[in-house]
Amino acid sequence: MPHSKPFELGWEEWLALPDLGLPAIKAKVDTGARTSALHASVIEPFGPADAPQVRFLIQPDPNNPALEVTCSAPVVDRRDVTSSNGETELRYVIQTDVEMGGRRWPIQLTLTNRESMSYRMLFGRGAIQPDMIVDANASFRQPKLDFAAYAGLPKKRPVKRPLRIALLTREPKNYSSQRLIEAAQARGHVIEAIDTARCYMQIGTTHPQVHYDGKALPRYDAVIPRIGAGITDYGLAVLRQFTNTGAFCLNSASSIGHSRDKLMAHQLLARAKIDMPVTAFAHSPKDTKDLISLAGGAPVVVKLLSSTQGKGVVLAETRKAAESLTDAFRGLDANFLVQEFVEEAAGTDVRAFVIGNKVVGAMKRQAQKGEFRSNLHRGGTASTIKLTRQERDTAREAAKVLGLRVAGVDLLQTEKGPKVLEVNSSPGLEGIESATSKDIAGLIIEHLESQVRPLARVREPASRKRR
Ligand SMILES: Nc1ncnc2c1ncn2[C@@H]1O[C@H](COP(=O)(O)OP(=O)(O)OP(=O)(O)O)[C@@H](O)[C@H]1O
Ligand SMILES: [Mg+2]
Ligand SMILES: [Mg+2]
Repeated sequence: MPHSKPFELGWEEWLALPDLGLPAIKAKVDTGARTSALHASVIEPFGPADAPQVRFLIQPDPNNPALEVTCSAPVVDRRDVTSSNGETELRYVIQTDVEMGGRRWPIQLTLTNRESMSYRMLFGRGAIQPDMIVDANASFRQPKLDFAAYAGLPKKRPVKRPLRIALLTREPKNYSSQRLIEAAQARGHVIEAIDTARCYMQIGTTHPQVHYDGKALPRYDAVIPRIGAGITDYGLAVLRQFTNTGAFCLNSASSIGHSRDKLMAHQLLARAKIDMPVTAFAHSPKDTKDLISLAGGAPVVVKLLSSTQGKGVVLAETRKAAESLTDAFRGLDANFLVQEFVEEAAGTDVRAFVIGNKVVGAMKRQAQKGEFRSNLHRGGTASTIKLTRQERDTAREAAKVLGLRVAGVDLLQTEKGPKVLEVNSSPGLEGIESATSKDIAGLIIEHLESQVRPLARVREPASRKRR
């Protein structure tokens, strides 16, 4: 056997646990303990019985309690562990890689929240490899690390850990929901469909929670909101409450609210100089004539502000028709806008699917014969399309102006470049995935992974607060 210099450990050493997102931990080497232990708090199991996970918080720097990292890992075992003070405790056991002195190898760790540990980790003999030697009289025989390594997170490298995700939807069985659930599970995450309308909550300054079916929901790492137009206001209140619990929301309540309010959305887009069809709004019925003129005169498109799937979108070909339509909507107390009819679009529009700051797919939708609305729900057909740079930039910019991380931007293609019709905050996946043959659901989950912060300050239950 070739002889090489032994790998020496002092009685204390710096190490990294990269898969947990912990670039620097100071550990005490303890050959008297078999298994290594990590000092964690708020240790919460989650996930299905056949693939259990555990999530916990670590304060890696004993002198800086504000530095708190959320970790999660698959549970490999639960084990009774007797600690040095003689107490036996049933602990979760996880397996993860350790990095020290240029070496990386898997070790098992138990999780414990004993208050008295001055080192965040005990490095037991089970983690010591056969060619390693412990020098009980020396400290740090391996290179030292620094807690400053936490300052660069998460930009340097996204932390991959199993996430606990809530899919906020009233339709868990529809295509989009099923695809998101599939994509999240395929990446090792735990995802639960939560019915928006069944969530209830108590608003208070401490302990924000969302209740469901008689119980408080657990703390989620992330929430994917799919809030239907019928429940926008309540859905956004639920989403704000999830935000208060510390969960990351893929689209924020305020950006969803802004995009749902067509008046607001058009004003924000206009301010950012994003082109759209000439659009006019009014409140009083006295101004109908002038309103139609402001939109450029007939033909005009009249849209209910709360429209989706093209249901409240009507083409008025003559001024007379536009006036009677406007008066009819007024009589119903409905909010609407009047818009220039972009005839050259000829019953087609473009849906650009934006994730993060990128257009990940686009489709052209063609209306049925005799119909100007190209919505798939109105019988339109879709095919994949390559966008021009200007169209891509417009779509990305529109999503950004509204603050949406995931958006379906609808554009009309014209001689003078793209005109934005609207920006959808819960865009459907079926049309775009079948038109483009792309795994859009997977891209959404990937983006979510990159956005969930590994560093989190989480309010703990009051009983654990003092330490
Ligand atoms: N100003 C316009 N000029 C020409 N066509 C238009 C105009 N506005 C809307 N359309 C057509 O009508 C369709 C529906 O309009 P819009 O997207 O504004 O309504 P919606 O009901 O919110 O639909 P969605 O389901 O996409 O949210 C568009 O996809 C487009 O094909
Ligand atoms: Mg819409
Ligand atoms: Mg539309």
